[in-house]
Amino acid sequence: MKILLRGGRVIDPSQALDMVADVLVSGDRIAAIGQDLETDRETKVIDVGGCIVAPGFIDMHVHLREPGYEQKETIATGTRAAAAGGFTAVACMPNTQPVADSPAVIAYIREKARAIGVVHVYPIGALSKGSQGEELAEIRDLVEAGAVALSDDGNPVMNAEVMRRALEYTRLFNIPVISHCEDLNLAAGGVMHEGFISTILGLRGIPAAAEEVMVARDIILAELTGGKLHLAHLSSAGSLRILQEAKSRGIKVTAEVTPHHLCLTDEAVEGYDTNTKVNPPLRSEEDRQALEEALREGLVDALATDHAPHTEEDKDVEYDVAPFGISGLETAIPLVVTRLVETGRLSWERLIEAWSCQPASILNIPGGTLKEGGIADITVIAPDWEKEVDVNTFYSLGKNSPFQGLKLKGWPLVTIVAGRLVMEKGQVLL
Ligand SMILES: NC(=O)N[C@@H](CC(=O)O)C(=O)O
Ligand SMILES: [Zn+2]
Repeated sequence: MKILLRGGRVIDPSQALDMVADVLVSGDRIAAIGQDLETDRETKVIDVGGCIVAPGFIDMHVHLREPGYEQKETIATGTRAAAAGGFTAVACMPNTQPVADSPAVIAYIREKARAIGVVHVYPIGALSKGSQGEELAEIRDLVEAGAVALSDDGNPVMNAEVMRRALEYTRLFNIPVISHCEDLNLAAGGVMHEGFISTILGLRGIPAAAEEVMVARDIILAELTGGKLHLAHLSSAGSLRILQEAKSRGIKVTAEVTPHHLCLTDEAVEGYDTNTKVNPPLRSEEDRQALEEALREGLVDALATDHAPHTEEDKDVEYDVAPFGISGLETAIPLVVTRLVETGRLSWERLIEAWSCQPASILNIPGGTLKEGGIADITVIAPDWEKEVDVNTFYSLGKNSPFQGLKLKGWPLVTIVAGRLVMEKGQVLL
């Protein structure tokens, strides 16, 4: 099977490439990039004139929910949502039931993904047993089973000594520890950003400091141990100041930001829509602008959705008791393209670097490049394709999006995974 993507703007930051060209895929590989490439009768030709052709987007922070919460999402539905959203690979968080703290759960996810998934799936192992934050998981076994990183995401690691040992021990395997930075005592059961709006709404607030003190702590521990630290879903300007200082001193730390923290603020909570309830919470406009600038300048390395699907029953309750999370995979790319790229606040090159090259490099997984001879994982985006978000068309079981009805541009047009056409014009083909 051959596929020719004809006449797109090919942008590959890994090779400093930005030109109008054809991309030829043969088998599971990138066969050639060039002008007016020849085709034969078996070649499927897709006209991508006016579109952006990029190395496959990798979402390094996704909750697939399987095993255990199959009513929220499964590996089958979550990987289809990823393909529909323009992603060729996802890394999935271990807060399943059972928690992915054993080689058996990691193996289960990998096997299921291989059998019925439509994008590459890289499991992240739990850092501590049951993600309880007390006792380290069997890290070597998890890595041998295929875990690409360790995290207790969903829960912070409150015990600093446990975090220290995780950062120390993972050095042996050269994998990152992904930290969900939240001091639970400071968060104190809050449900939204602590500020003027939480006071008006009468909702308990989570101060930005709940994140910032843990960012500082983990950076100090990364410096102490020399371990690789990755900070998940940063939400506050204060976290970025600490990150800036750490990077300027050469500490091994990377960070990600989500589309919802870049596109919304705590004002979105005003209608008490539980789809705006997310952890960390949507913060102030000042924080939002700082995140945008940090992404643009590369202080924040990567974009990630933190795709956190929940059922309608889960979310159809009072704001106080609703679970945290936004179903993000199927709106992520057009949100960032519409709000940041089309408005000239983020370059295509930086977008692709942050959502393809950097996740591949941070997790040390294949992808993030269109080099000839490499695996053909490709994302094509149509900058001028405009349509409204409709959660009813989501492949994800999680319809929990605060962006329902929003008109966006820049939808993903084609997703190719290891040479297989898995999505075209929004339709998943497998
Ligand atoms: N982000 C969220 O609001 N929720 C995530 C957990 C997490 O990433 O912290 C979830 O698993 O639902
Ligand atoms: Zn988290």
